Amino acid sequence: MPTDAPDLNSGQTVPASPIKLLVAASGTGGHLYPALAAAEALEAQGYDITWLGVNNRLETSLLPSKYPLVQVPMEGFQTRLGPKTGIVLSKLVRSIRQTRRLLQQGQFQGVITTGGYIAAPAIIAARSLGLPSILHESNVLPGKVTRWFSRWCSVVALGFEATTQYLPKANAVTVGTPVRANFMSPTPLDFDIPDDVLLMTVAGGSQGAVAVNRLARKCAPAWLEAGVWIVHLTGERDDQADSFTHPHYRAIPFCDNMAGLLQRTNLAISRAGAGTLTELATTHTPSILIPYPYAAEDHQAYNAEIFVKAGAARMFREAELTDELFTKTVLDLLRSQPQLKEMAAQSQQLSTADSTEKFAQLIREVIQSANLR
Ligand SMILES: CC(=O)N[C@H]1[C@@H](OP(=O)(O)OP(=O)(O)OC[C@H]2O[C@@H](n3ccc(=O)[nH]c3=O)[C@H](O)[C@@H]2O)O[C@H](CO)[C@@H](O)[C@@H]1O
Repeated sequence: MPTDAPDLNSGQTVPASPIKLLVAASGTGGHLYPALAAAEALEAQGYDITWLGVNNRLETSLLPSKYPLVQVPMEGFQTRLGPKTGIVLSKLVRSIRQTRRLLQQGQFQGVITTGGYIAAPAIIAARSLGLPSILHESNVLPGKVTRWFSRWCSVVALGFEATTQYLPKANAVTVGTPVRANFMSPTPLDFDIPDDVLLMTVAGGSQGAVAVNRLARKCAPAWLEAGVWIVHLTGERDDQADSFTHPHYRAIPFCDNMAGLLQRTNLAISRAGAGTLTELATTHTPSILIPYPYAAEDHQAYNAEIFVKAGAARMFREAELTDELFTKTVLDLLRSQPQLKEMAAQSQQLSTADSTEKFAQLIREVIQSANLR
């Protein structure tokens, strides 16, 4: 927290200028929402936040205008050398230079990032200037950038304790993954759905999941026939999103009120991104998880396994999931209230209370101790 300082001319106490932090988060809801939750908590405590992102990515539409957005030309890393390697490296070098200049000229006091490729220039630039950097990793299996650069960070905050085994050399602390503030209190649902019906939500992460959408639409008639209502978050890229209609079925490309929706949901069908899983735990929602088969290093399956082991979720690999099996699994679960209740209780066990405040507190401590040096 910025402390008040005596004004040397008047002798009166005046507020010190706010501490400036650069938040580097880009591309997907899974990276942006935890960073936003933390940024809002820090802003409420007097910190001044600037965002580091990339042109044409989700941050350009999702970020509140109160945070200035500085864009660098980063692109995803390839594991193997290929025709694009030179371009990617030159973009990395340009991004590091631009971030360094920004940090210096703006007199920033630290960098916060939720991983992904935008984390690389942010961490490298901060390190080259001797500034603290705080990295949050929400996945069980950390991404490449986290594995490569976490040693250079002042501290690595983890969503799941299990991640420590993959980062033996990092200064890691488990804080849970920050969730948006409206998840913390009952949030009304903005659809007209009767209180006494079972509600299922189908979600494919921040971009939707076309394969899950197709499967869900095939099975939906049987589920609806059984009296279930369905909210289907299709994402923006599904060209058949309007191909199925029913009075108790809502298809929407993107939901702005996930807190209200998941709090009301009796069973979620979902990909296994860390953001959604954290929210399912926060809202104590049982789930059937279908990890994205092409996610880097199959990391969604590692996320899902934690929920399956705890008894909070069932997992199916996309390739093995037929519409008959899916229809039946969902109906069996919805008909077994004790089983749903038990899964909800186990889901709750996986949530970390006050994760946003824990992460914000860690950031404050790191920034304060760097300022004392
Ligand atoms: C395809 C892929 O590699 N996805 C990764 C991406 O997250 P991705 O964004 O795909 O998925 P996540 O489940 O982590 O996050 C989705 C976020 O978007 C929000 N949402 C979603 C739909 C909607 O209609 N409205 C809405 O607000 C969800 O509430 C959640 O907060 O980064 C995550 C964190 O590193 C990873 O775990 C995911 O594996």
